[in-house]
Amino acid sequence: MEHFYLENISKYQSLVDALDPCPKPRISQGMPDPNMVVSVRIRPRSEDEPLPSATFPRSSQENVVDIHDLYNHPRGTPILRSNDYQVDRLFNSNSTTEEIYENLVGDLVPFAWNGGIGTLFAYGQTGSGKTFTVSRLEELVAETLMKGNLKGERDIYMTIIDLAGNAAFDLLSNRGPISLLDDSEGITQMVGAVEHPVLDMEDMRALIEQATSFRRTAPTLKNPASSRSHAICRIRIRNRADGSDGLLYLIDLAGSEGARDVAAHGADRMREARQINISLSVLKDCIRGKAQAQADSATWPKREKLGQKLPHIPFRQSALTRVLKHVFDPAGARACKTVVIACVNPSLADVGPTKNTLRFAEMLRVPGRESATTTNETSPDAKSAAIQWTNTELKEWIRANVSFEPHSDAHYITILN
Ligand SMILES: Nc1ncnc2c1ncn2[C@@H]1O[C@H](COP(=O)(O)OP(=O)(O)OP(=O)(O)O)[C@@H](O)[C@H]1O
Repeated sequence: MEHFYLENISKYQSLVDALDPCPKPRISQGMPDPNMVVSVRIRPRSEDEPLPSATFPRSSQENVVDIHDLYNHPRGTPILRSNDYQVDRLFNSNSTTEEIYENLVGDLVPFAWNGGIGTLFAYGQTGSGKTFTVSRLEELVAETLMKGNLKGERDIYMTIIDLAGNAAFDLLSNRGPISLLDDSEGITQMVGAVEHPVLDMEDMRALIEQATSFRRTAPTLKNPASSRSHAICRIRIRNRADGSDGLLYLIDLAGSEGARDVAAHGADRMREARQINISLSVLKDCIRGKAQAQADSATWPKREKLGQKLPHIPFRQSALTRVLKHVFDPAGARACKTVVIACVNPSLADVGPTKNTLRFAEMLRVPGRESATTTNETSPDAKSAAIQWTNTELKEWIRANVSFEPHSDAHYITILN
């Protein structure tokens, strides 16, 4: 395929240049949920990449990205096939990790400091910039925590583990094995993982560096230093005044590779890739389920009276989501904020995986209502804005988001109004 793209670079450029610079705008799907933000980061194209960029942030509409692929038409000249994707925040190839921290991730720190659970996931194809992004974000989080500008006395503890399939390892104890066991309350404990107290910036930096050096890596076609496991950095922030704690998770997910990339590496790598893809699929269902549950939260008292159950979120189906039970459990009472950064490589050579990543990012979004009031960005005590849907709005939402037609007014009024 790469050969076909290389042969047709000038054809591709002329087709892209002839495109309408202001295509038909995407219909807004309403205000994003401030507690669940899905973003995309487009990394710069590397200098040795021979193919042009196929990933274009749309200048006429915020947070929309166009992907133009060249299709090898069997009975004619190559044609352009275009797709567009919308997310809550888009960071282009000039954006720095500092900007991403300022605009997207920084809020998670005071939120966890005040007792909430803040989670960041970096998702994307291998070589798309996940580790590049998360490792700098970890340093910026550490600087904020250690600068002393946040109010109150806290003790800070750090654990960094690595999940490969169902096996887990402590990256701060020479990659010693740890067991994931459920306690009597059904909470998955990381037995054997050491929680390190952190006193200053130097402590934190040393722990992050130690973990990076122990991360299990094996080369893939796309990235010679590819990480084949999910790295979970957990920072527990204990309030000295009342003993309560907040949690911050920074998660560098294993690279999602296409079958074409792993085929060259044999059966073990194929099995490993399959396991990674399954855990990413369960994660998608959990993030989406959680976002849906948050969007529906205002209607729960009424639903419970009608004898309805909390939505099912399949967090037990993978080791990654079991460890993150309190992020995903619909019965969990703790306030959560989640940020996803979908990382993409803009090159035409990677256009297939890039489309998969952007499709994945879009699937995580559960749009809210246009006029929904945002919650207090930093306080976990803030209650979600009460989302009161009219029946017409609800039917419009169903039409735009699911494949079947809403049937009767009465049905929706009973459940959601
Ligand atoms: N925003 C960026 N600016 C400059 N270089 C970048 C950027 N993002 C990624 N890179 C470079 O691209 C290469 C691959 O990045 P990285 O290792 O972070 O990918 P990854 O998605 O974590 O891959 P894997 O899943 O295989 O671990 C690295 O050499 C990294 O320095």
